[in-house]
Amino acid sequence: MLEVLRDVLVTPTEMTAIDNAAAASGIDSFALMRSAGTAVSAAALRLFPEALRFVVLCGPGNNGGDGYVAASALADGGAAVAVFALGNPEALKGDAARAKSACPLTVQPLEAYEPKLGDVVIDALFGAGLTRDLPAEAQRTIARASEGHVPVIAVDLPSGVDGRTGEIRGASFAAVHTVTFMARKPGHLLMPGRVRCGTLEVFDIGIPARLVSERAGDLRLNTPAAWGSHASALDPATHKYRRGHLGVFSGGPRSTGAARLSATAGLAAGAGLVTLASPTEALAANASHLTAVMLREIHGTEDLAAWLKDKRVNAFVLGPGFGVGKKARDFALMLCDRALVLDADGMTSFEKDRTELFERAASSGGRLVMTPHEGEFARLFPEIAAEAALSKIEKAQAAARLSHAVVVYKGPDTVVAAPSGHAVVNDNAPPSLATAGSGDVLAGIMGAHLAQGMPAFEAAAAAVWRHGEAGRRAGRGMTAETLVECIPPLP
Ligand SMILES: NC(=O)C1=CN([C@@H]2O[C@H](COP(=O)(O)OP(=O)(O)OC[C@H]3O[C@@H](n4cnc5c(N)ncnc54)[C@H](OP(=O)(O)O)[C@@H]3O)[C@@H](O)[C@H]2O)[C@@H](O)CC1
Ligand SMILES: Nc1ncnc2c1ncn2[C@@H]1O[C@H](COP(=O)(O)OP(=O)(O)O)[C@@H](O)[C@H]1O
Ligand SMILES: [K+]
Repeated sequence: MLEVLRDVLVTPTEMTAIDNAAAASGIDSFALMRSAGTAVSAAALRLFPEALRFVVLCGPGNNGGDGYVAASALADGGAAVAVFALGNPEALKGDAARAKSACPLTVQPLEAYEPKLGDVVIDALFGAGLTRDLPAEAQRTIARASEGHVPVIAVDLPSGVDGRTGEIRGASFAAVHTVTFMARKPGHLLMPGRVRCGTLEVFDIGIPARLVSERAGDLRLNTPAAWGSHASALDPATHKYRRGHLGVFSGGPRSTGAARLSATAGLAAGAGLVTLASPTEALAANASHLTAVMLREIHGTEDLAAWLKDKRVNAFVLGPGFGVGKKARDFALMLCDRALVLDADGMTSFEKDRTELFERAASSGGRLVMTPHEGEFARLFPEIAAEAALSKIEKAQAAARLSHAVVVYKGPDTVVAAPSGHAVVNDNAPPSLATAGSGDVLAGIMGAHLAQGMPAFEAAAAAVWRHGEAGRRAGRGMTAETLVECIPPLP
């Protein structure tokens, strides 16, 4: 993979534009296909030297063309190879037709394929060109290969995975390895496509990086490259107020734990000071559990207005365990011209009346981050959630545009989107993060970044990444408490 394209994500439409630009610049498109198919054959031999037979399944487009190249290369190398085609191979066009005519092997119809022990399938049925559900014939072949437990290497994408959305179109192969070209596609990262890819190899087939970057949009993988320049090292002359003061709002006496998790995480993630703002009746419960986190009584809007005069308290987390209702709405509206992470109950409180929040976010110049999981997203953005054709990335981008906030659409494949359309997709979060209180920890880390002065998008993306790393360090038996102890330093 080209180093400069390591974090770039390219949609299938952008990839088509890149192919066209490569052809227009004089690059031989058949040479690209040869390079792609040869990379697949090399991966097959590297991963399965013990295979008794390579079975190459070729589709009606250029993905199939890559398959014919791979089949020829494997046969040239002395491997046993069988080729099966979907549709009439004589109807192939362009480079794929050329690849087929250069392939010395007999081509059988797809339905004739019977999996055998020792087979390794090379799936070249559909790649970036998949635009509708797989034909029934392809779905039946997938079922047979899966029943036969045949390992599959996918060309570009496992057939059936939509490269734009990661959704499964009818059925899909579950590959052990996928070889894609030049850059990752959203379907390699978004669920459920991600788990169907197996290990992912991004192979440089020779399109100049400039042609790729110029046509790639504003979509990246979430790595420190996306926000590292905002994560400055500690100045030896710093003091705690310079590291920011985070305020976290506690719920009532029976639901104080969530906010304490956010507060503790905020302190561990680098806020200089953290104050837990507690209603009167929860002060005792909170006081008995806090040490380094400070405690302040904030009962109603008057208390909050008085506290907000202290401009050193420069970021807030509102929502974890707070309770749904008018108090949450009033507090959020008072806070959204500052830096605010609005999580959990904080968002749900605006389910029936979000206009004022979004207008304030647009006009205040504050830094508002909202962190919905799937259920909260559907509550706050029902019309966007209902758009079945949109990918998770496109939904997060639409929600960010509508709300004028940075939207962190959580899950195994968390997407962080800014109102500008800029977005990152996260891939370092282990499934053990699906544990009670894990989202509260994430909100606290985000709050710490905002308190330290990071812009909202970078604060959110960096928090999602650190949360994922913390999850890896904490291991499978983690709880939200042990997760806090494992938050790594900012790189
Ligand atoms: N990027 C690059 O530079 C390079 C890319 N390369 C390779 O090219 C691949 C993309 O090729 P591709 O555009 O021909 O698309 P592909 O996935 O083969 O589909 C074929 C056609 O099938 C059709 N069709 C779609 N869905 C269908 C369905 N459900 N059931 C039935 N038919 C369906 C649809 O045509 P339609 O019927 O809509 O006219 C579609 O166009 C890419 O994945 C990579 O492997 C390499 O060669 C190296 C250079
Ligand atoms: N299967 C998964 N793989 C990786 N991360 C996950 C998975 N499920 C949830 N997460 C992450 O764990 C956190 C859970 O947050 P949330 O749903 O708000 O839970 P809670 O309210 O219990 O804290 C989110 O950051 C989410 O992205
Ligand atoms: K494929």
